[in-house]
Amino acid sequence: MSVFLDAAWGKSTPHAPVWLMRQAGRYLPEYRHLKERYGFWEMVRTPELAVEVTLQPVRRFPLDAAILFSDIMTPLPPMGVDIEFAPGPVLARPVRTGSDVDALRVPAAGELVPFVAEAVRLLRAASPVPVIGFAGAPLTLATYLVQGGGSKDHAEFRAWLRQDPVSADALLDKLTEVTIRYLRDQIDAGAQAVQLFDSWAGVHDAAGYGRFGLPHARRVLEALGDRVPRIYLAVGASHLYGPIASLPAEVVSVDWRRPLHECRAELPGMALQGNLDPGLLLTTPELAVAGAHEVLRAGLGGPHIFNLGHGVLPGTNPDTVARLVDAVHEFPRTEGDQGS
Ligand SMILES: Cc1c2[nH]c(c1CCC(=O)O)Cc1[nH]c(c(CCC(=O)O)c1C)Cc1[nH]c(c(CCC(=O)O)c1C)Cc1[nH]c(c(C)c1CCC(=O)O)C2
Repeated sequence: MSVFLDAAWGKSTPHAPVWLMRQAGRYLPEYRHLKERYGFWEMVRTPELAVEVTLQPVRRFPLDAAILFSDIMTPLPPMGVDIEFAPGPVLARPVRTGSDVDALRVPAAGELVPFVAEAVRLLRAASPVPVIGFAGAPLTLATYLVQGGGSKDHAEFRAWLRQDPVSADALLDKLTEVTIRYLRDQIDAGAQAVQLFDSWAGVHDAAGYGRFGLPHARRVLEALGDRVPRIYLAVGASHLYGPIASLPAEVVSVDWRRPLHECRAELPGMALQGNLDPGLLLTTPELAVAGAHEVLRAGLGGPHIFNLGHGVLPGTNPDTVARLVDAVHEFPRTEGDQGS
């Protein structure tokens, strides 16, 4: 068995398993080297390249899980949306009107992104550790589709939801269906856990999240069943832990803004993933390790998967990541500490 899967299923483990969001990417010289030859979409759409990039951090560090190299935007071009990366996603034509929503296609499961299923199959054969599949949650995907790209707090998107709730519901319904198909494809191909990234859930108040986010995240997670552990991530969303605690997910991934023992009290019965501030990885290995020890101590008292509170930043030194991963593995979790 694997410490990662054990912790994700809520079992106690001798040490916290560790993987890092954005563990593959620009902070690794071997990624930048490949990126000189291939575009981002090209790497995502070529299974052999996606597998290679996925395994780069796994070869370098003794990580406990591999997350498929892809993007939350991957299932959107087959819906008819034109997306480029600069380096964040930019849409040539944002979705704004009812007829923009009507024009979006909902491709059948096998036709959606066959290259992703193929990458997962190859990865399962090649990876020494469990493979995590992932998708964007409908509300977060809609944020990019309507806003057209990144933004500080997506005020235009929040306005659009309130001004045109009929189109919003239609858009979220289509995205929910596509997300279910996309994740099922990955599980069928061998993904051993899935993470639903609701990265922008936190910009909404409880009413907005309850109306436009929660029901769709619930439908996606419910449709998957408990074949593999389901991880739900929301950033800047501790005001939403009440509703999030009601989701059918085995694990919640929390950001760095609050200590894990406080989060645990508000997310009863769920394993926690997180939550070192990714900014600490830009300091010294000593400060990063001290921060990790604090996180690990706060994580005792229940199942814990060590991760960052959000993705690895491009300026991170890989040597600091190496020290961090070792420090997590060396930190013992004794039986009585784990609450289960
Ligand atoms: C919001 C979001 C996106 N993509 C993703 C999210 C959810 C996670 C989060 O909240 O950050 C998810 C994602 N994107 C990527 C992965 C790969 C797996 C991994 O975590 O290692 C994963 C899980 C690769 C990527 N996705 C992207 C890159 C950088 C592309 C490059 O310049 O090489 C990578 C490695 C591009 C991308 N894609 C997206 C953004 C905002 C950006 C640019 C900003 C950045 O680089 O951090 C959308």
